[in-house]
Amino acid sequence: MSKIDAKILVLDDDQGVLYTANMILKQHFQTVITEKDPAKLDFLLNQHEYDVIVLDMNFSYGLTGGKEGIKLLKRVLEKDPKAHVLMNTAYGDIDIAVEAMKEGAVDFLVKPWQKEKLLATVQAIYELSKSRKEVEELKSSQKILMKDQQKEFSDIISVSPAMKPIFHTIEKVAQTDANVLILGENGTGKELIAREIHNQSKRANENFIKVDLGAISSSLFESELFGHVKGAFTDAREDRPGRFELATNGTLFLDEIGNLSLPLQAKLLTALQFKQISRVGSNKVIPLNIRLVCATNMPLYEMVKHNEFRQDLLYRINTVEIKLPPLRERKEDIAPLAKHFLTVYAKKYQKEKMRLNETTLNKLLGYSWPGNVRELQHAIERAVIMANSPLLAPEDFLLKDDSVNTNQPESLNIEVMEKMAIQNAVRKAGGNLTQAAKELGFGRSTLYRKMTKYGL
Ligand SMILES: Nc1ncnc2c1ncn2[C@@H]1O[C@H](COP(=O)(O)OP(=O)(O)OP(=O)(O)O)[C@@H](O)[C@H]1O
Repeated sequence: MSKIDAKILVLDDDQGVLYTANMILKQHFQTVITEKDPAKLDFLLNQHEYDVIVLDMNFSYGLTGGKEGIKLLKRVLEKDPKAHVLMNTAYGDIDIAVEAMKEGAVDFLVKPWQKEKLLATVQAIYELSKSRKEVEELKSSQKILMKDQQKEFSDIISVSPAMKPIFHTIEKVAQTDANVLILGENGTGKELIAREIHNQSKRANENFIKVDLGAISSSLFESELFGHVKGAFTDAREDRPGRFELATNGTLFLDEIGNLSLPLQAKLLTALQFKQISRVGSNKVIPLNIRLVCATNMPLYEMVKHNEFRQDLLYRINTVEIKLPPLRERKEDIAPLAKHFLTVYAKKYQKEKMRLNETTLNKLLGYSWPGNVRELQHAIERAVIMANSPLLAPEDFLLKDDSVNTNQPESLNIEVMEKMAIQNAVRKAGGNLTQAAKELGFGRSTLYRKMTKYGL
């Protein structure tokens, strides 16, 4: 029978115990190290990583109560928090064994044990340690895979002077734990910037958790964000951590924060103020260690004036503010972005090297890109798929009516006309949305909703 490739350490002051344990375990495991002197623990831990450590509770002669074993257990876990320790006690003192388990021991055995019992317990702990290691490996490879998957679009392309101050801010703020608020129209790259802040921070190896607040219903808000315990409500069939907990030590990205209703804003504020949460159905307090990044395309300051967004919440999330300019205000970025997406999609769709001719580029430069970088990205992807030649022509780009620059709508489509009316009214009101809404005969929230719908 081949032996299991594992290292077992047995630490006990009883020579007889060491002898028996060695005899039994050696038949099944490749390396068994036995030691009588607890003072050698540090030396032994520095020498190898063990799959299982069998540790005596009481070393000094005549001393019972297990305090010494607990001290050694703590030392082991200090050096290797993932160590799998089996406590060994001759006195059957359940209380101290329970204390050892609370401290992090995996199991305990009462001496004198039967050979089979020792072997079965060590084997079970070895299996546990092996599967935990596999899970850890899977987790880290999944992280790498996810990073790789995101890499396709993780490069921030920009040459525009309008973006320079933003990159300076990212560099500075990434080193801190300050809350960041990113403002900008749809598709300007708010999420990309949030990820960049995370990637440049000391939290980069931890989770980046995104929550789309616009997509969470109010009934699910607390359970999604704070988690729940089994039985907290009908569908809560098991304990589940919320997004706040998943983001522990990492970054929590709250997208579309401007869409949060006032009652939910209050709940979010409480969690941020006290830096702690409780899962729904539990009183246990969970402290928060997260970096918060929020984003929205809504005019939060205007909304505060009209009591649609809480001022105290705004002040809590906007320690540092980043305002992303729309693509039409950084036209220098259009060509490099277009070329970047062209390379990405030509590779994805296995087309040969694709290019844009000058006329095509001029068409792209002349368009106002109301959907910003996302619209440009989709336009290029569509063109790559549809094009018959590697040299993309203007006809390969079917851009939406560019109504910003025209006063008369050519289209009689009601949505095109409405979008244009909104753009004109906002321009006429100098960006004052209350005035624009009045002019249009809408309520303010209707105006916000429609602006979001049209990507304005
Ligand atoms: N500077 C950039 N360089 C490369 N890709 C970019 C850049 N800016 C945005 N993108 C790409 O454009 C798309 C939209 O970006 P992102 O999702 O970050 O925008 P957003 O502002 O968060 O949008 P929304 O407001 O709709 O949530 C993404 O695929 C992103 O990778």
